[in-house]
Amino acid sequence: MILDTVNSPQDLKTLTQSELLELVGELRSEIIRVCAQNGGHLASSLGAVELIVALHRVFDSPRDRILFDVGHQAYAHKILTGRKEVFHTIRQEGGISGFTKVSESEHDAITVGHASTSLANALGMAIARDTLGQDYHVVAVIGDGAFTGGMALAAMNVIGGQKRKLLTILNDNEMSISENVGALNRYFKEYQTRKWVQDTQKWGKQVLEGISPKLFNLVDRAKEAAKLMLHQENPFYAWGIRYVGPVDGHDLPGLIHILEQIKELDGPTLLHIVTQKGKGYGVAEEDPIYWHGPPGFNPDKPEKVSKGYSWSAAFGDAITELASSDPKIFVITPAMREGSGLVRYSQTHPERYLDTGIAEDVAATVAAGMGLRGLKPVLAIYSTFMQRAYDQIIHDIAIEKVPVVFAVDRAGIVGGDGATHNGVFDIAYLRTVPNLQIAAPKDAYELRAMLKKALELQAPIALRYPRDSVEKVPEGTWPSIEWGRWEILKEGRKAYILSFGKTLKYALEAALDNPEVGVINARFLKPLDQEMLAQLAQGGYKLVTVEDHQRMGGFGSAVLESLSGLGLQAEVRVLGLQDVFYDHGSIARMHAEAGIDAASIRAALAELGLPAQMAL
Ligand SMILES: CC(=O)c1sc(CCOP(=O)(O)OP(=O)(O)O)c(C)[n+]1Cc1cnc(C)nc1N
Ligand SMILES: [Mg+2]
Repeated sequence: MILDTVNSPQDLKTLTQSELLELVGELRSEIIRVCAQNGGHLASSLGAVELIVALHRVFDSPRDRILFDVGHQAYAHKILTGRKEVFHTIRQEGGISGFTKVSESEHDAITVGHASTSLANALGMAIARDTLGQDYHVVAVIGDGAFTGGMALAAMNVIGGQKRKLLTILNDNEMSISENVGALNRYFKEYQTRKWVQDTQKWGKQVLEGISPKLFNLVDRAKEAAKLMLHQENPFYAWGIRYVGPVDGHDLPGLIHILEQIKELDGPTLLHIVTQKGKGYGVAEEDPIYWHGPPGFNPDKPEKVSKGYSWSAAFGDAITELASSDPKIFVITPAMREGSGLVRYSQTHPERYLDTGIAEDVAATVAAGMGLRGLKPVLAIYSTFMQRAYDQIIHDIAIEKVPVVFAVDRAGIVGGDGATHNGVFDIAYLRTVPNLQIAAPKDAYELRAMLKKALELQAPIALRYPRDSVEKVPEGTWPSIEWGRWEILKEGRKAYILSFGKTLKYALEAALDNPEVGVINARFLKPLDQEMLAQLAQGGYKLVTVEDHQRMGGFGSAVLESLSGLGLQAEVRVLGLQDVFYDHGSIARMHAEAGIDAASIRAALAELGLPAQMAL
């Protein structure tokens, strides 16, 4: 195998063209093999193989810095940069990350997982290089989905203004996780599919190739000048960025050739490559949505597996039903239709559905505009990605109490995607915002009750639920709920465990068969159920709070602040995630390590003088 001879990118420099093409096939096989056992970002990584081989052939990592936006398409990069022996551990407990990660390799220029950051980061590196009088290339690879993010578009403006030498490679496969959206996406689709553009490109390349790179440069410059004079509609001209492309992102010799041609050009250049998501693996080419991030599969007989009935599906079913009887409901997703359980909703209510692309900030403020003008916007958004909309939540929604309902998915530790994707800060960053209410349903019944009530209350309200399976609720089931009231699930003689969200299962397990200890579903964090809290404190009960969120600033902090505000004392243990980042791995193990699982709750109770009762 050629791959056996490749232990670093340097080893690519001596391979022949046919060896490089063979290597591409071997990389694809390895990516499929490992994703079959581990799951992972299969389609994205398959689509970027030729690009990554060409980049490591033409540039000199780690001296040259190659940045991957989101970092989920970089499996071939990991294999080629000294991690082929450990690639089979990707996304696993103790294994390598599923994204690029600075601490993992000198070849990983940035630690990522959230989209649209690579261009700003690359510009920062180019400025550092120039300021320090150093000399190396900075190359940012960004997908068309990530390119819809405001950070990317704003960075292009600054890159063009700075005019520093920096190569951006737009990997355009017309897909985000779902089909890509927006005007740029439409422009590229039209531009690429204009037959005459493709034919001219092909003819021009053949003619020039036969002559000399010098002429290529000359013609390239002439083309630039012509486009500038013609005020070419191409948006990159407005940004002051040289645009090259579109070129075939699977034509390895062509990619190597064009990269060699443009690598020394001064100023900022954007190379637009067209690729196919899932390239080289039939099922992934046919359905890049499912195969964007599949769980494990049989590589020889790949079949889709149902991931079970999730909280996301429960939300999607509930909002679809509600929208059928309320024409003011409008659902927005920032590029997470599948992940947020909205496929069915988008099909049944396409006229009241918006995918903003990877633009959480835009999504939040679009929701504000909708709410200000009489709609009932529901923003379906992952906890971790909602971090991108913090100012918009305050500035455009909370101050004026604009009625936006946030369906906050993936709250808590998420597992394989690791630290960049854990939804463990939202309570802390939301609960300090005045006018914003926060609740966490214990099951799909409560989710329905809360969602319906939140839409009736017409206020900014965040409903937080985890990445987990949940019992399906029959259609037409709409339980009622006493807003702001906690629920005693088990009486206790001396102590109560107060759980917010997913940790309720641990609380019930910890209190099992122990008449001293009760369990409360503390499902409302803002407003907190002060009345019940006061009764508990005045009753002298010892309290353990538990949540799948950073301990600092979470639900437990809110309880302590409330007791202080009420002027009441109580012996309290606050259990939550420690002040660290939790990497990819087993959720259960991380919960245990963080001290929020049943055993940890029992240990806290023992500390409070309530040892676990031996089962009678
Ligand atoms: C991994 C992850 O969380 C991905 S990958 C992806 C699609 C990226 O499309 P792109 O065209 O850039 O790449 P492609 O897959 O090769 O087509 C999204 C939306 N997400 C979720 C997401 C949402 N929002 C933000 C801020 N970051 C991320 N990563
Ligand atoms: Mg894409």
